[in-house]
Amino acid sequence: MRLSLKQLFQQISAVGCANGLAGRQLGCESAAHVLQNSSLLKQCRIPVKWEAIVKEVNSGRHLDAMPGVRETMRKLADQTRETIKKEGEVLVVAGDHSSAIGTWSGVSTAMRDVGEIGLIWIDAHMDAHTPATSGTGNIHGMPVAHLLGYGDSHLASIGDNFPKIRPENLCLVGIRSFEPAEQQLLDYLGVRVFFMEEVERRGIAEVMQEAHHHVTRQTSAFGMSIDIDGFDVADAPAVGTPEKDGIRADEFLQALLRLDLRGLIATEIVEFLPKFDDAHKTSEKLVVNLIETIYQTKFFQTQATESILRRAHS
Ligand SMILES: NC(=[NH2+])NCCC[C@H](N)C(=O)O
Repeated sequence: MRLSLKQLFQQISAVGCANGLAGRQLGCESAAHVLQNSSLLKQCRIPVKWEAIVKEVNSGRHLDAMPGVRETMRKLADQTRETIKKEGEVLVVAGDHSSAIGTWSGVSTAMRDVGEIGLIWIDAHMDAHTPATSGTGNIHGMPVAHLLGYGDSHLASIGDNFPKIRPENLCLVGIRSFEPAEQQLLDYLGVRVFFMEEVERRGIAEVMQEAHHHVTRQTSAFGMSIDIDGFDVADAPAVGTPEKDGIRADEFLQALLRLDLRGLIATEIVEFLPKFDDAHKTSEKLVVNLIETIYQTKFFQTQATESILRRAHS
């Protein structure tokens, strides 16, 4: 049997972002470096090739972080766009969730000529504030609004002036903490939100199938933005804004095995705050498990599809 180069050197290209100033607690800026040096990640069955680690620009905290966040997100968008153009896919390991503005601006503008992208947003929070509605001023609570084209005009126009995600191509999963203004915006735009109550009632596997259908039905590729505070605190203790009764990690990992990941163009994993991890490195293990499960599944599905097609045409 002949293997293509891509099959022999199966690996995932990663971009790190060492950002944390837009979060409630400092510390997740070290997540990308911790993962880069993680012996658990080095043992991962899918080798991770680090393309770059974006450093954050510091202009202060809360709303004073804005000028710095704009700069950092422009750099992150450039890196993710370049990696998509070169490798066709990217894994982003970032700190606080303001990273999503950079990540998905990069992915979306890389794909501008091809088509719209869909996004599954795994999170305890809606992250749909604008600077005008946020009570805390923490920009990690605002990426969804900016990707939809609202809020700070600089953040909303990174890469180009179009919204990076259309409301009909976005799904939020695991939500259990939000303020009224966030819900009003998402309701108004018709964004599909799977609250934690629905996840509990239907099971995460069924919810993920529906979310997948929703974000792929009219797009050319889809991504996943995974905030590890979406998971239960028992499975992801190392986060800055924990909310109880989250998604069970083992059920989520099982659900991933049954999703069609062939169209997955990018994954972003955020809000891991290493200094809060326990002695067993429970949260770090979760991040590694997510990477391994997602990319083993994706590569298996892609290869199997290729060999079926090759046989059919030989
Ligand atoms: N990415 C996060 N952890 N977001 C939490 C946001 C919490 C709260 N809604 C706020 O705006 O401050």
